[in-house]
Amino acid sequence: MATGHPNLHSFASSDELATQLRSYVLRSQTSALARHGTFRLAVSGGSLPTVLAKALLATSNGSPEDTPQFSKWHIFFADERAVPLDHEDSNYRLLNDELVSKIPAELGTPVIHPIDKDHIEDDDPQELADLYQEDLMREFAAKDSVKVPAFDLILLGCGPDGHTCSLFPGHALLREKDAWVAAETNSPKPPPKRITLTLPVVTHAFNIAFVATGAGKKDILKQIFDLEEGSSLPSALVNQGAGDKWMVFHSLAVGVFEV
Ligand SMILES: O=C1O[C@H](COP(=O)(O)O)[C@@H](O)[C@H](O)[C@H]1O
Repeated sequence: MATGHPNLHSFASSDELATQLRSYVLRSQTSALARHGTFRLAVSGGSLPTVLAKALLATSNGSPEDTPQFSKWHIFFADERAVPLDHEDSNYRLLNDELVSKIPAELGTPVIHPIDKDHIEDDDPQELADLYQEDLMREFAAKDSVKVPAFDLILLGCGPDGHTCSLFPGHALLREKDAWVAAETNSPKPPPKRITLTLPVVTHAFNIAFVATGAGKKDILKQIFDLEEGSSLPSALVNQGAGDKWMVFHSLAVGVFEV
């Protein structure tokens, strides 16, 4: 492990990770609300929603800085699988089950931006990607007339092969320069059909964090920090493109969390 790297925060347990992740997300929220009155973030699936829920559903100290103001949040998906929203592979369902459905009413309700449920069955997920890009354009370009959307925060996972979002090692999508959202039709990890934010969008966010829980992520994180060995890995490409604004939260242990 590349210890001592300023962007790497390593914790002995997922409880400690969740505490620090909460501070980081809420600092992002405070800056975003000061910038434009809303907090626009993109979240991943996989192991992320569980640890994010642990972080955000913890008891607040009562100050505005330590309170998620969910009614001002717009939550997008860093990637999504081309399956119905209630399917067990759906990142939307995962986030809903782990976090959104458990948010206490007094904290407000976030606006969630799922993929278009009427186009789930399309053979080619490109239609889904196009529709999701249009959703992003309504939220970002219409208000800020931007060429690339700037999420306030993107929370990423990192697979054991170094993939992040649905950007897989060696796939042509890694070279995408124009689209904000792209379709993956042949994911090596099931299900094969997905949509994903592209690298230019991921690296353009104000804040970017990888959240990796469990000792099983240690080897791939080592590769990602070792530029020579890992430079073509999608997660390493995010780090190279994002300068100093990315960080990694890694816990060696996966804790048990009960609400
Ligand atoms: O397939 C996916 O995998 C990655 C990594 O998942 P993890 O379980 O290793 O954390 C995830 O970030 C992505 O959103 C998901 O679609």
